[in-house]
Amino acid sequence: MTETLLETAGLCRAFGPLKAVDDVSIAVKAGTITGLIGPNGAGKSTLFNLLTGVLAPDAGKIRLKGEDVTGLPPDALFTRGLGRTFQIPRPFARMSVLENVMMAPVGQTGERVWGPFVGAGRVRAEEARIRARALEVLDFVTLAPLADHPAGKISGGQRKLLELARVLMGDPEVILLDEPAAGVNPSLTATLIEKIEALNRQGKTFVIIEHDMDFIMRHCDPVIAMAEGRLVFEGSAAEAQANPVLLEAYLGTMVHG
Ligand SMILES: Nc1ncnc2c1ncn2[C@@H]1O[C@H](COP(=O)(O)OP(=O)(O)OP(=O)(O)O)[C@@H](O)[C@H]1O
Repeated sequence: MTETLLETAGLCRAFGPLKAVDDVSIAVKAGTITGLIGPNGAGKSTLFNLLTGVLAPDAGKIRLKGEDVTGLPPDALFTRGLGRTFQIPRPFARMSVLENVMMAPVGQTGERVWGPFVGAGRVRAEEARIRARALEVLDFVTLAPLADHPAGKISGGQRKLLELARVLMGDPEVILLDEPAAGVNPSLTATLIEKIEALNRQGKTFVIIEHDMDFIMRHCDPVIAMAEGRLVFEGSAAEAQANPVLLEAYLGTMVHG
């Protein structure tokens, strides 16, 4: 039986009277690329914010690798192997692509780099190690030729690849991606998908919010659907495609609306 890597039980989060996430229980299996769909305002981003510790739930539990991690802050979850891509913060725009990757927090495999009593030689050795790893990751995401470019000057699609590179520095087991294909040209989307699938074959698990149904149906399995804060479907991509209620009520509105 496949191991459940990330799961929620009865997760709830309200904003005033609005139940943004309402009694959501999901189980993300290790090794999957799980797609999370639903119309605007369904609660997908709120669920991501709960899973990554950005928001605290009002009720319910979150377990990562079987451990209760409910209420832990993002850095503690990151250290335990949960990564999420974030937009590059503005002050980083003038730094080079390589520096942006080198500045990324290291996760579970990273040792404490700058201890209080490390000698200069040790610091240089650590910096060289981080630089080498950053170059390796940049090469993987096809951004090595842009290593010395200012991060603020690269295209939107290249920025998505840079965000992926930054999260990979932490070597997380599960990676949450929020609309990776949005606003990205088809050729860079293809590169991004190729990299996600290569990482998945290496054993990494993904949860992806995406409005592009073609992307979801071709690259995600299983599929989870939310509407008005609630979980309304959980099944294989084939089942999602064959589910008339889902197609009509949710996929239809997203494809045409
Ligand atoms: N910080 C907040 N304060 C108040 N309401 C919020 C907050 N964050 C989200 N909401 C509300 O919660 C509901 C769910 O929003 P959420 O962003 O999670 O949906 P979503 O499925 O990610 O939508 P989209 O696809 O448009 O990003 C929406 O009605 C939204 O307006």
